[in-house]
Amino acid sequence: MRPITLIQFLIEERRAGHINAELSLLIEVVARACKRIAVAVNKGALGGVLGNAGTDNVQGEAQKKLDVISNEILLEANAWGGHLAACASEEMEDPQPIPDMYPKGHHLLLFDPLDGSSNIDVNVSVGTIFSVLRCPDEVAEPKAEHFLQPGTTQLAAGYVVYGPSTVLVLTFGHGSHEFTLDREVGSFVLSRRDIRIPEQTAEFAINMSNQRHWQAPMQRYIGELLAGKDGPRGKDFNMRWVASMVADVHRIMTRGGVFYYPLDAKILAKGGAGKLRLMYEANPMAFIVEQAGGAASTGRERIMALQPTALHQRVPVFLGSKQEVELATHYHREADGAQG
Ligand SMILES: O=P(O)(O)OC[C@H]1O[C@](O)(COP(=O)(O)O)[C@@H](O)[C@@H]1O
Ligand SMILES: [Mg+2]
Ligand SMILES: [Mg+2]
Repeated sequence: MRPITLIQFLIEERRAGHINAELSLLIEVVARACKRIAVAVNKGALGGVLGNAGTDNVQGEAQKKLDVISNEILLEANAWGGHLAACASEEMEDPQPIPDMYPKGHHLLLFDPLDGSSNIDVNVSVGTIFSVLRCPDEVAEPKAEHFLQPGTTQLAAGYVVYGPSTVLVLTFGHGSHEFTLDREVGSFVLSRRDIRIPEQTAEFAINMSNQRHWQAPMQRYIGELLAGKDGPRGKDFNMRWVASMVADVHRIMTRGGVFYYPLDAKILAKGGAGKLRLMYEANPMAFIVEQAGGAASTGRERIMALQPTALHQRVPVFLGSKQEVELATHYHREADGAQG
């Protein structure tokens, strides 16, 4: 069978009525930008792209050179196509409008230009995460408030992993599909259509160094997994933590599993509500995972049902194999009920 390129796939999706021409162009532009990011990431020490940029982003985190480079590549690529009304990024406090000299489109694009930045300098997989919303028709100059739409309204979401191979996973709400970059041809090629995450798993991902800070239901849930065959679950669980959400989610999209970044006492003490960002990490990943038959929750509510209140809002994230997410969520709700 002849390989199906991303462009051919987008034509199919247009014919099926899942997307319009403008959204198709948007995805092509983002995919092209991610190919450029892949090239920059691959240069490593030889390209002078490793290390800190010497600046902080809006969230007070030290920016890596590649955070800044990836952000610029995405902004530049998306400025002129006529498919966007504005962009928002982890690396910028406010949304960036499309410059007046360029035609404007009807979409809002949010991205985490480089996810897993702490892994760049040690040559471990990093990635890009993105989410696409519709710009309200009456809005000529989109501001942060116009991006504050629940995840259920996303028109598209995707991530790219810059790993041993460069892989794009994409959804328009009709399944989640994987494309692998063929470097010789320069195209993303469909490698898995309609990915399914098994409902059960014996593998979980969590940063165990935060264990002492977790709330009681998380202690109970992970305690039961760690007890393995001898505990109430009656089976052994394996643990993995890459510390790049894209890589951890991609493992789940490939062989199942579950990912947790819960709320904990350390986060609460700093006045926070979670570690991961709702608009450009949690929502797009939740859309992709749900479209693959998985579940995504904050531990209390479905992530995509949340009404966002701020562009850089943080939330707890539980996502992956449905039965595990549901059990962990059940423990949290039960504990909340017992308290209330
Ligand atoms: O270092 P920790 O606390 O384990 O957190 C790791 C998490 O933080 C993140 O790196 C946040 O993403 P950024 O690198 O885009 O800030 C996730 O990718 C990852 O899951
Ligand atoms: Mg990130
Ligand atoms: Mg990032």
